Amino acid sequence: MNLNKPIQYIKGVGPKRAKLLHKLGIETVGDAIYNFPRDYDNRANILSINDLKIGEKQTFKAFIAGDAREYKVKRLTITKIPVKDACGAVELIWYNKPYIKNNFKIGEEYIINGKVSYKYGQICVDNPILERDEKNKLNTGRIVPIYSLTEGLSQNVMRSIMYNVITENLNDICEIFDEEVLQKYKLIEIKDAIINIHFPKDEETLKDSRYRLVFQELFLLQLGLNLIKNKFQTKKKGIIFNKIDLKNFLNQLNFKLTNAQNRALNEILEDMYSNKCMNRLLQGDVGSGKTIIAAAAMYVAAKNKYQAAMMVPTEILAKQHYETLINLFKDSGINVELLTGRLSIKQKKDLLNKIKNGSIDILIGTHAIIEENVDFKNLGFCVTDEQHRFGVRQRAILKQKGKSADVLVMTATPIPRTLALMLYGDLDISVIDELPPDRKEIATYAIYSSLRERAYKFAIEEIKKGRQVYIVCPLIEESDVINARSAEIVYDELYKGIFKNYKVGLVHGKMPSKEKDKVMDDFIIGELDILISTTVIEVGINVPNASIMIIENAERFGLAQLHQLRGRVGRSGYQSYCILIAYSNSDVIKKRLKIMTETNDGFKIAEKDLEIRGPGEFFGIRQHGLPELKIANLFEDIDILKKAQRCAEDIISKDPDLRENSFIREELINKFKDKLDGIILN
Ligand SMILES: Nc1ncnc2c1ncn2[C@@H]1O[C@H](COP(=O)(O)OP(=O)(O)OP(=O)(O)O)[C@@H](O)[C@H]1O
Repeated sequence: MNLNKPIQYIKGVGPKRAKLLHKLGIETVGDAIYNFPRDYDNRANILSINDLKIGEKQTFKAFIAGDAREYKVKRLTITKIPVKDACGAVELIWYNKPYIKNNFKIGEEYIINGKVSYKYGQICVDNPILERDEKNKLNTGRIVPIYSLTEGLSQNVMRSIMYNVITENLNDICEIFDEEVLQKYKLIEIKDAIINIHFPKDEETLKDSRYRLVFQELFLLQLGLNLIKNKFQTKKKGIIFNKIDLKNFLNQLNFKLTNAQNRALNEILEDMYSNKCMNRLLQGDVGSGKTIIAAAAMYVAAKNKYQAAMMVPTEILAKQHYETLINLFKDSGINVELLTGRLSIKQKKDLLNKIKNGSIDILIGTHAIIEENVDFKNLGFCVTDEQHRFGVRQRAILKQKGKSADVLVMTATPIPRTLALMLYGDLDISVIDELPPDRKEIATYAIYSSLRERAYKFAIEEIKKGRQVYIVCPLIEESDVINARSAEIVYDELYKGIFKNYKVGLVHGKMPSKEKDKVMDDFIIGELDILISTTVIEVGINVPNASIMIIENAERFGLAQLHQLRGRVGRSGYQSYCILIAYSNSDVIKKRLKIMTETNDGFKIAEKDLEIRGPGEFFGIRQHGLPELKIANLFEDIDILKKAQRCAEDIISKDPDLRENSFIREELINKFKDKLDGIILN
């Protein structure tokens, strides 16, 4: 296989174009082959001139019927060339391309594509695309691929490069499936799929090619994940916890669980009270009340004399959960501790001893929990909060610290079912699809930066009513400072300026932990009116009295992230507001922010995010340490995923080390490369 050959050496590329291709992420022949078109234009339907419709982009066949004529209108050079077929005539028109006239000879026949118009009593096509009626026509007379481009690279050039790459290297693309699999899953051969995804013969073949490539992509992903899971998973039966009466525990709350919370809790308890080894995903939109459900489950584990651990992505969140739990368990004899990276050596040593000798019942912490030196006496229940921040591997490591520990994974990110199935193929899913009854929709407004002042004044009105305000700024690099407002700059400007009569705090990731804690604590207890921060407050932070979220440079955030940030308000019965301040008013940005103003539904937002950013960029995929998806669509390809899963399971069950499936093995190593820390097949 020679797919690692640098792209520069492909016919028609060379060093200059190679640089442009690098910008598109295409370094090697293999990258180019898997650089699938972003769209297609069907120019296959070849009409006669008689049938052309004015105003539409169409394709027709005609011959050059006369000499080119050239006109000069001010600085514009207009070139016109007449073409004809048996039924009629069309005028082809180019602007400022005087050299074009040398490309064509009278009598030559072409396939022509372009938008048809009617001007000066004549059917015309402006800036048409012409190609000889040859076998290898790439730009018209066929379904034409549309690639992502970069400045300096045209579609036509890109197409011819792609065509050369594919035809020159087709023999190096290897078929990973045997005949039996191909037949069973009705897959076309990989070489056919590659040619036809780029240069489809017809719609049908394009569909088959896409199916084949989506199948392969999801198959490899699933296979990789299965191998990791098998490596970490003990097939043992789970712990059977004794039933615990939760009445008193739940009665101490100043609210009643929603129906959805009750349902989720019952599903979790059912697993815990049975011999099933629980592997459950608890999914619920921001503010839906997942923490209390996890707390109840940990309470059951602790009352059964098992230890429970909860791993969360940030120190701030760890501390918040710790405090919530201390409060919930204050009269229950359950010992809760906090483990983060900030303890002194002595404190840590003490804590590790207590974890080991069992004097700690519930441990909350950041990923410090999965460090090697953390040994539990009898870990029976693990929770990971905000799973999308952790890799598949980290979840597995935590679980391994116990013996057949039950696992609960919590996420606020509305994961499309396909991704959930892929990442948590072995997980059952509970959904909290209902917010507590007192919640009001968060009123969201997107404004241009010139109206900032008004947003701040509005915030002051809310502060006067007793509420609190978040102002979030994007995380920025030094070099970026001119373009985005950093938390520090905004803080400096505001606490001396418009908010000078109010108490303003600043928190960002680079502050010493103690300072960070102090500011957060002050905000939580209402000592501060306004908290200016980076996205350190993004996940999980719960300050019900805060009702205004102002996001600076909102254009810099993904929609899913904006939704998470917005979820920091609207966590009580107060009417809450989110104001998105944009420093650019491009159409794309307007469109994205409009989605935020139109819906509070995390699932809808995730779906839109996927549409806008494409599957590769979609949250989670990279964070999970998975190879990027090039073609599969997480919302639409669920049926193919199921088949690919079946196929992966089949193959692993017969050939766990992929010794007999060496092509699959090689492709898998190639795809996952270092992404999974050499976990597979080592
Ligand atoms: N049934 C309920 N009725 C009223 N309030 C509730 C209910 N359940 C939870 N809450 C409160 O709602 C707030 C949000 O709950 P919690 O922090 O558990 O949300 P979450 O699902 O973890 O959200 P996020 O993903 O944003 O962290 C908390 O103040 C919690 O006490």
